[in-house]
Amino acid sequence: MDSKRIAAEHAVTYIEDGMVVGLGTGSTAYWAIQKIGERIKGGLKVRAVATSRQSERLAVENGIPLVGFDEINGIDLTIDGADEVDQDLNLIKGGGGALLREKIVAASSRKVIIIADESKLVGQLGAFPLPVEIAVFGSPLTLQHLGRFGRPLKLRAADGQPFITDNGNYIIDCQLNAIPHPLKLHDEINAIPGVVVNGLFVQMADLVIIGRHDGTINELIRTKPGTAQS
Ligand SMILES: O=C(CO)[C@H](O)[C@H](O)COP(=O)(O)O
Repeated sequence: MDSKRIAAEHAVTYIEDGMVVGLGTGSTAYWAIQKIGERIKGGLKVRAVATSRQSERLAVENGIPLVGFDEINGIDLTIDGADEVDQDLNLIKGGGGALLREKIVAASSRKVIIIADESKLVGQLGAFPLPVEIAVFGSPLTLQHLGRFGRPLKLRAADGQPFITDNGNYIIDCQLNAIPHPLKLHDEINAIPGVVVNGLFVQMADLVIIGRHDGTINELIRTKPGTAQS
């Protein structure tokens, strides 16, 4: 079985009746959404908040009832993917362009489970270009500010046009190569006027489930700030 799918299906075993579940975005979260749909057909009762229009559509296709933030008092468990995961369970996210909603949902969740295949585990974050969501207004200036942190910077495009997020913004992919201090960088980038959100998720994951090609999984648990154990 696909290693992303193995991680995703294992994560879904953490879902219990009555929970409000955050649905991630991407090819790994896809498998979690399929599995949740399967469990709902088997009688599981949950409600969900989606992190993108894409996941919203998938939820509807799979019979998963969706709710808005005005109808709930927080999210019990979110299952989402990542582009990179370091030893401290800090993440780069946003490869699929859903980072703003993903961060809002993760921050509202009592437990965040990240699902990934083994290729996403890294010693240090930064090989994957860091997605930064910026307002369209003033974007050339915001880009100049971002250039301080590393280059090249790329305005994300789709079908020859700038990619527009579900929130009407641009994404800049910043090739930083090495991010030795994720929290410091996170705060510095967020301080630039025009930046809406950046793809560093620092100390937000409680559990990372890694699916491996040999069919096994590893669980990495964040025990206290800055440490993970398996
Ligand atoms: O952050 C994300 C979307 O914004 C995804 O979770 C991340 O890009 C991983 O995607 P995939 O599971 O397809 O590898």
